[in-house]
Amino acid sequence: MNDAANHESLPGLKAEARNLNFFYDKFHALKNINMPVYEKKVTALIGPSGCGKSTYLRCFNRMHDLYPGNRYEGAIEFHPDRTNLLSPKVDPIEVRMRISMVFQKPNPFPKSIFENVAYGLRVRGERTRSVIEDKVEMALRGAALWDEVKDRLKEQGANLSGGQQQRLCIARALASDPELMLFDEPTSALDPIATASIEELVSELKEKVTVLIVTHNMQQAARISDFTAYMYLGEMVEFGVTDQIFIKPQKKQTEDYITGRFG
Ligand SMILES: Nc1ncnc2c1ncn2[C@@H]1O[C@H](COP(=O)(O)OP(=O)(O)OP(=O)(O)O)[C@@H](O)[C@H]1O
Repeated sequence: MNDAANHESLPGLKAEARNLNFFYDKFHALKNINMPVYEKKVTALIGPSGCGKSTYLRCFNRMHDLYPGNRYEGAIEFHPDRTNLLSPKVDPIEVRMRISMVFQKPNPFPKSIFENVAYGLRVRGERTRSVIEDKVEMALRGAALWDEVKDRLKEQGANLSGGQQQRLCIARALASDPELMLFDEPTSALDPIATASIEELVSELKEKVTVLIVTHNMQQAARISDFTAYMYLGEMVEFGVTDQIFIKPQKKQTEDYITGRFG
């Protein structure tokens, strides 16, 4: 961790990986990762293809549980209650109520725009129409999509453009008031204009929520994140304040990657 990351003015912790290891059966994909995730900040995960960024991100919402043979060791402590997200005693469904995820390719449900956003609320048992309507509007506003869709809420989500679909997925993720939002390369399937609007949105989201984002794009990490982690071959090589990682990395490996000499 670099000096700035040890600075006393650091924000509060939202989560912390502690000696985290992850195995796809016999393949040791994450090696002893220790990393803080600061509250209401954007943290970017960068590194060459195959270094383990998505694998790490997916530990936070226990997505690996879906496949037998996958195994976690260590902990991801989630604050303020210090729940170990990886404990077998913790229900992954409960985890996913607090931590939502937006994927690389927009994946709206085959439902109306309204129902896409209302879905999580209904699953949680919300039945009051006016509450659902208010929350759907708030989430669509939060995802900077309301003005574009307010007169077409009954249309299928799939009718929207790629960038709008991704904002719909962000609204869906926001509707259930998550504490942490995970983004796995959310702009890689989008054009530059849609990318810019998602980047702006992610930067605004941190007023309400903590964000952890995987990106291939170093400029994107530099533009939108407060903290950056550089990973290589399943290890956390360096973590620190984004400006420092990009301007004055502590490790040569990080510098070689940032400057394009490697990767
Ligand atoms: N389901 C799986 N079973 C076995 N190995 C896997 C599986 N998924 C990923 N891996 C391996 O784990 C390592 C990390 O993969 P991961 O997808 O996390 O990397 P990444 O940094 O997100 O890469 P990219 O930037 O290309 O998406 C790679 O060696 C990959 O081949």
